[in-house]
Parts: sequence; C-alpha cells; structure tokens
Amino acid sequence: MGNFLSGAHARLICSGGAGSAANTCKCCEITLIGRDPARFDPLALDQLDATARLDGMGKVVGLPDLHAGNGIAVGAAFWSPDRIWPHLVGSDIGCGMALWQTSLPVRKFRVGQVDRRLQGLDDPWDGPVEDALAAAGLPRELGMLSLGGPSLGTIGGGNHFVEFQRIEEVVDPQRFAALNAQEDRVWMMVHSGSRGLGQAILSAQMDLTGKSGLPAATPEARAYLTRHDQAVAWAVVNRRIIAERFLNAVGLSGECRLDITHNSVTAYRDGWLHRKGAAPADCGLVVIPGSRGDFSYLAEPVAEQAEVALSSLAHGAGRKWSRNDAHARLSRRYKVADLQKTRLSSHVICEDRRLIFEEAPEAYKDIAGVIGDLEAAGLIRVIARLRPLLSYKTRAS
Ligand SMILES: Nc1nc2c(ncn2[C@@H]2O[C@H](COP(=O)(O)O)[C@@H](O)[C@H]2O)c(=O)[nH]1
Ligand SMILES: [Mn+2]
Repeated sequence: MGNFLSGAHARLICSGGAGSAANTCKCCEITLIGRDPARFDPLALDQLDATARLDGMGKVVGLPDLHAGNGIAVGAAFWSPDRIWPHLVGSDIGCGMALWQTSLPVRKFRVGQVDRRLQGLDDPWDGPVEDALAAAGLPRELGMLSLGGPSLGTIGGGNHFVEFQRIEEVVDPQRFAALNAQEDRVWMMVHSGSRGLGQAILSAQMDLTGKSGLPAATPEARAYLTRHDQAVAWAVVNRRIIAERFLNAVGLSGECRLDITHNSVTAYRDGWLHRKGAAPADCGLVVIPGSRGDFSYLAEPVAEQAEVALSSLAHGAGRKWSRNDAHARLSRRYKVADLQKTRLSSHVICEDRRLIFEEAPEAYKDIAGVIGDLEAAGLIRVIARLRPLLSYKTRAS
C-alpha cells in the first residue's frame, strides 16, 4: 500500500490499480480528508479498505466525519465507472438535512411554550398522503401501508430529529446578506429519510442480488435505480411535510433554504457515485450539524477542490462512540434529566430512555474539528454558525 499526499489536507492512502508495477495492492485509490489521518477510527478505515477492494470500484473518499457503520463506513463516498452497489447506499435511501428559516423572531422564542405545542408529531400525518406523493411525481401506490405510506411526515427513530436553532455567528456577512437570510429569526433543521420505504427497497434488493455490484447498464440496476430515485424523492417530500407539521404546531410559517441528500447513488463523471453519509458539494448550500449539544454550520461548497473529495462533504460530526458504548458509558454518569438540557442550554425532547443516552453530544466528534478539516482542504466556506434551542427526537417512550 502506497502512502502519498495529494493536495493540502487530503491524504491519498492507497494508489491501488491492479497491474500497476509499483503497487500490487488490489484496492482502488482511497483519499482521506482530514488534517490528522491518525484521528481516523481504525475500524472505519478497515471498512473503507474493504469497499476499495470491491471489483469495479474506482475511487473511495473518507470524509472528516468518517466512522464505522453496520459493515460500511459512514461519512464516505464511493465512485465506480460502471457498477452500482445498493448496500453501499444502505436502507435509509434519501436521508438528508433540510434547513428552514421560520417567521419567529428569536426574542419571541419561549422554549416551554414550543415544547407544549409539539404534540402528536410521532403519529401518522392525517393529510392527503397519496396527493402529496402524486404532486411530487411519485406513484400513488407509495402511499400504501406496506410501502411506508403511513410514515410519511414522521421523523422516525435513531438520530433523526427536528431542531429549532438561532444564528450564533454570521461568519461571512456578505454571503449571508446575499441569501436574504435573517439573523434574528429562529431556524429549523429537519433530518429524516425514506423510513420503511427505503428499508423495503434494500431488503428486496438483497433478496434478489445480494451484495454483488450491479453492472449499471443491466435491467436489474435500472430497476433498482428507479426505486432508489423514488425513495430519494419520497424523503424530500417527507422532510417538507415534517417541517410543515412542526411549523403548524408552533403557529409559524417558514421558507425552506436548503434540502440535501446524504445517502444516495447518482450519475457522476461518466460513472456512479455512492454517498453513504456524505453531503453533496454540487447541489448548492449545505448545513452540517454537530449534535444536539453542539453548533451546526451553514456553508457554501468550494468548487475548485471538490473533485478531490468526489464532490462530497462531511454530513455531520460523525460518531465517536457506538450506540452501545454511548449507552454503557453515559448511563452510569448521568440521569435522564441531566440530558434534557445541553451545555449550550438547549432543551431536548427525547422520551425514549435508551435513545437519549445513545444520542448524547459526547457520543459525537467535535464538529469544529470536522469543519476545520473541510476548510483546510479548501472544500467549504462557512457562512454562519447555528446554536440549538430545542431538539426534538421523539415523545414515544
Ligand atoms: N444538530 C444536531 N445534530 C445531530 C443530532 N443528532 C445527530 N446529529 C448529527 O447529525 C448527523 C447525522 O448522521 P446520520 O449518519 O444519521 O445521517 C450525525 O453525524 C450528527 O453529527 C441532533 O439532535 N442535533
Ligand atoms: Mn441521515
């Protein structure tokens, strides 16, 4: 395995290339984005290495939020000239982050009042599911029970959330003003995906073709891509309905400022780009969250260096501890009540006693370091930093 430096803060750890005289390694090129490669988790690197050895893989990138996943590293991008691997996208096809500017001035935000109004939001949406899907160009059948219809408009479990935030700091006033963004408003971030639909698509695909790479031109790959694209579009509608439900509950209006997908496979440079927990650098502004107890960053991707990282960015801070580790360590140290407030004085609604430990801010890496790595690699320019006010995960116990 070669050890080369490519660009300012991107480390090419393997040049790969079967048949290369200087390198007998079977893996493709792996680039890590980060100032200190020693900080990457060895298990996540092993997982990255395994994907780099898949027959037909062309290039692999580990982003600063890289962490071990369920067999596949999260915080990574995988490019192939001619193959698609559904399991690299995973089950939460289309998961992403939306950021809304609300009509509420920060000075009028009352945490207790908002908390009291956020009721019934884990229940199925009582709106016209099939019409909402049809308006997005999706088949009405996707509203069926077996395809996750009743979950449309709900956040789901895990680390999906809705968070009310305020602007802590405008880092680039010119850019901020050009967006017509308002510093004195409450903002709202929505993180969710395709719920049961994405899971159903992946599990049917695994039954059919397992983990083998699908040659992109085959009917199998085309059929998967059609279902995948529907799940991505479903997830966008889901985030919009979630946002509208939360805004309505609090009596607010809002404008969606961005909606980005971090789990997908898309056509890219005459091939196929799989993003597994990677924000796109080619779809406009991004928001990169830290944790419920840390800041989030509104940023603009920088086009010049994007190719080094397969036009991908960190999608969050990334986990430092697994869910089990976080629960084991923190349930000894804290009571549930301790975790309902964060070090940034924000308020947490999470009535799932296990999840509140698993998702504690300590379980995540330091977001400032992740953002510093992206800036040092010349991949983003930060526009503003947002502070959490209230994070909603679930009322279900
Ligand atoms: N601002 C908040 N950020 C959070 C919260 N919980 C998790 N996170 C961050 O989001 C990403 C999402 O990761 P994914 O792999 O599930 O898509 C994660 O890495 C954290 O950085 C929260 O409550 N508030
Ligand atoms: Mn996600």
